[in-house]
Amino acid sequence: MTTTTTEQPATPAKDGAGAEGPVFSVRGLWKVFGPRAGRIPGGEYADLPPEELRARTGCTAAVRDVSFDVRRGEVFVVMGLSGSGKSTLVRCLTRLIEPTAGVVEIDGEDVRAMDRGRLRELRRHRAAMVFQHFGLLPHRTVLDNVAYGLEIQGVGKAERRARAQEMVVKVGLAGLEQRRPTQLSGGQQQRVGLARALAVDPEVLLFDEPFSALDPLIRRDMQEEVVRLHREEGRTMIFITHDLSEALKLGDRIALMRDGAIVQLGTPEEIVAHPADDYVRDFVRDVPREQVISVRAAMRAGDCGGADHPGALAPDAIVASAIPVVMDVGGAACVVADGRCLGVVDHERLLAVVAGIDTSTPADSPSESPPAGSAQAEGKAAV
Ligand SMILES: Nc1ncnc2c1ncn2[C@@H]1O[C@H](COP(=O)(O)OP(=O)(O)OP(=O)(O)O)[C@@H](O)[C@H]1O
Repeated sequence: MTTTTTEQPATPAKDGAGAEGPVFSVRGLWKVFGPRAGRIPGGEYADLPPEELRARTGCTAAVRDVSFDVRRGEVFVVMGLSGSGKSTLVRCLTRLIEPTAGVVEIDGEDVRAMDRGRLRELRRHRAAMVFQHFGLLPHRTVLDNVAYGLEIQGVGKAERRARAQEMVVKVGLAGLEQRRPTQLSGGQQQRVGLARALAVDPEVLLFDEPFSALDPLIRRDMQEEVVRLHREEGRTMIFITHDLSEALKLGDRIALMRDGAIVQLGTPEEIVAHPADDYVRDFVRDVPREQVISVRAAMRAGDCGGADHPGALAPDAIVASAIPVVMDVGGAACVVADGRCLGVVDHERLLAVVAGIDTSTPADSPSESPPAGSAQAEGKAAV
């Protein structure tokens, strides 16, 4: 293991003046595995379906002409079935896998142009990865495992122990500092990995299916932990999962992948309420819509005509929470923001959401969605 002195990243501070614009910006990204991969992007084979591409060239386009931005402070979920390209895409962001073509920028800096030193700094300071198997060091205590990332950064012993201790408390492991990884449950081990990634205070946390090996209850605990940490810190997170309910629960926005391409990118509500094609529609078919779709999307034009605002629903409340309110009011309930009536919802509108009947009006357009990382966006899907 090499020990380096603490590098001073020339990165805009998380909350600093330079912190405008997206964190990651990706344009026309390709990763092709196979012989002479470079001929595929933009070439005569670029549009072939995966099977045919493999048969004719021996190549697999794991990531296929993908473009997106990751906004500052959002939880950006990359979702798709096994083999759709999620891991390859996220590894291309820090060049753990070398892209074949396209542009990847972090804070406006060209990642593909980075030399080895700069790349190392990117992975250590700016975009820390939390893996499914955390690779905890078995002979070290919890505290020393958490401090490990700081140690390879060259942070002094007293400081790294203090910071590690802080992170141990943050992820709910206080009292277990001196245990070894084998003396911890799976969920606790995940927390150690999370604390280790947090300890280096990265600008972005990248999670590669971190919870897929956990049993459902512990998994739910960990998901709630991530939501809590995100709410407290507002740190940008990129989260890979093949689990739709996890994506809906955690994501401010979700990129849904199929065969290396992004078939839809949107908020959970946009994806569930307005699937881009039959593939996405099929994917979200079993989602309880009332747990994802907001009152804002369900309401119709109207005014309660007074200052009482019966029901007084917030526009970002989910439909499930509006049902008892409408029952209680015994008629249309008012949707209110800043003391102003935005519209009304009634039994019919709520039932239409549950039944999957599209009643959208221009007022429900996706541009109305709350900004990522806002308090509203924290009203994430409850599935
Ligand atoms: N080193 C490699 N060489 C050849 N093909 C690869 C390589 N790595 C990945 N692939 C292929 O690229 C495609 C995307 O793989 P990737 O691991 O990114 O998918 P994934 O969505 O993360 O899948 P999973 O959920 O199973 O981890 C798959 O068809 C896979 O077989």
